[in-house]
Amino acid sequence: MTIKIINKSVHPLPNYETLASAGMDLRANLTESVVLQPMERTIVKTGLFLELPIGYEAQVRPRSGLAAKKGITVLNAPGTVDADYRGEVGVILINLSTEAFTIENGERIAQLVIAKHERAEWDLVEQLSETSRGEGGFGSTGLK
Ligand SMILES: O=c1ccn([C@H]2C[C@H](O)[C@@H](COP(=O)(O)OP(=O)(O)OP(=O)(O)O)O2)c(=O)[nH]1
Repeated sequence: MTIKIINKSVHPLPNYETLASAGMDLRANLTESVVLQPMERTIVKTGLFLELPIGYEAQVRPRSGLAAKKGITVLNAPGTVDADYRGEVGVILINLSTEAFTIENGERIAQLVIAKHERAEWDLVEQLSETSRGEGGFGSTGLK
C-alpha cells in the first residue's frame, strides 16, 4: 500500500529497517536537543503529516532498546493517528528512569506501525452469551 505523506522534517522519510520490520522508526525533528528529567514527559514533533486511507490507523509505539536501556517510552502507547488527522505526528515521550535523558535532533524515538482496523456498530442487548470464563478476569486464572 502507499500512504500520502508530507515531510517538513530535516530527516529522510521513515523506512522499514529490514524486510520484515513491522514498524518504521520515527525521528525527533528538533531545532535544539531536549532534556527530559526523570518522570518528565514531552511531545516530540516529527515533522511528518500523513493522509492514511480510511480503515487504517498509524500506531506510535515505543522502541524496546530505548525503553530497556534508557527508560524512555511512549506514554500513551500505542498512540493512535487517525486517518482523518492532518496535523503533525507527535510522540509523547516519558522518562521513567532516574537519570536525565537528552533527546537529540534526528534521534529515533519511536516506531510507527500502520494497521487496519474495524469500525463497529453497537448491538444493544439485555444479555450476553454464557462462557466458561464468565466475568472472571484480571488474574482470575492465576498469575503464574
Ligand atoms: O501519539 C499520538 C497520538 C495522537 N496523535 C494525533 C493523531 C490523532 O489522530 C490525534 C488525536 O489523538 P487521540 O484521539 O489519541 O487524542 P485525544 O486526546 O482523544 O484528542 P482529540 O480530542 O483531538 O481526538 O492526535 C499523534 O500525533 N500522536
